[in-house]
Amino acid sequence: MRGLRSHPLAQPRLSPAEIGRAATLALYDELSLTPKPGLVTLIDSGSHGDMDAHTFMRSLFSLRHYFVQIAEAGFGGAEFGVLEQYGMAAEARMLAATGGINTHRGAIFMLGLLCASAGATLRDHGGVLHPDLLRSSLRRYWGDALSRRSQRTSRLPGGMAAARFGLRGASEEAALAFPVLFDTALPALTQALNRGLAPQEARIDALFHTLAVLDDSNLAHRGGLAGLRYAQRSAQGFLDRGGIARAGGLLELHAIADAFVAQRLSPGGSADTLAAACWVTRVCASP
Ligand SMILES: CC(C)(COP(=O)(O)OP(=O)(O)OC[C@H]1O[C@@H](n2cnc3c(N)ncnc32)[C@H](O[C@H]2O[C@H](COP(=O)(O)OP(=O)(O)OP(=O)(O)O)[C@@H](O)[C@H]2O)[C@@H]1O)[C@@H](O)C(=O)NCCC(=O)NCCS
Ligand SMILES: Nc1ncnc2[nH]cnc12
Repeated sequence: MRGLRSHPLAQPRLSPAEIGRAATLALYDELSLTPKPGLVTLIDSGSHGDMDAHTFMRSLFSLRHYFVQIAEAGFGGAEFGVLEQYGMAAEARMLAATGGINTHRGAIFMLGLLCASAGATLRDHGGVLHPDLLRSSLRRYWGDALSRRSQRTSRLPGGMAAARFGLRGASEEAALAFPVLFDTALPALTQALNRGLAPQEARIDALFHTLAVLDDSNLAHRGGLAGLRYAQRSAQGFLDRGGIARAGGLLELHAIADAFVAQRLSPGGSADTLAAACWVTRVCASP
């Protein structure tokens, strides 16, 4: 991809196509991170019996045109209904590519909306993107529709778990213009990079900062409220002891990953939020 870098500054003057392609790369940033607690990596399936890295690569391949398409739709001022149709068609393609396995439903929704707001921001402000502009475009153009959408009853596993336990699920997080992404995951990632951590280490710490605070409905679906709180406490403890970049950090990360697998816990919402933070660092001039 011409001129795009993961850190610290992406080039100015992006196109919707580059915004969309950065989303596919950001999903690979997340997938290729190893080890991760309960999540699929390039070398293991974490807490998942039905998917591995090949499943994710097939899914990524099926989604690459979608992210460009939705960035262009945002650039063209599309109504929310159009974005939703594109999202549902992408979800159908993902399920066809994976044999019915849900690899990226959350990412289709979250990164899709972010690509659309980046497209709208490009149109309104020219070629240089900033996180604050992405959030305000999301609110201005699709905030009302997202709020109405978040009132609907979900029949999906995570959505039902969120309703049962009174959690803020994926839809509500979007209606609030992604507070965990912009107020926690992204600052954690950029601060870690600015401290000189290697990209993989910075992403691990950003994943743990996210895990510590997100109402991840996948964790609640699989482990109940106790599973979610256990995961959040583990993440906060890891960070309190210094995160990944210290003696014994990697060893503790492996132990946490094993404990998640033993309990079948998988923080899919946190993984998507990390991918979204990686995408912001790829497309924004000064995140
Ligand atoms: C609005 C939708 C996102 C539906 O959301 P809803 O809350 O109703 O349903 P969920 O099942 O929870 O799906 C949401 C997915 O979002 C991720 N997620 C979870 N918590 C959060 C959170 N707090 N904030 C943000 N994102 C969150 C998560 O996705 C990831 O995990 C999935 C893998 O999990 P896994 O446990 O393996 O798989 P399951 O099949 O769910 O369960 P098992 O039986 O295997 O245990 C993977 O998808 C990751 O990406 C949640 O799964 C949305 O679906 C929707 O309406 N889509 C259509 C429209 C659209 O996409 N539009 C885009 C433009 S508007
Ligand atoms: N690496 C991963 N493993 C499992 N679920 C995920 N959802 C998003 N990324 C994931």
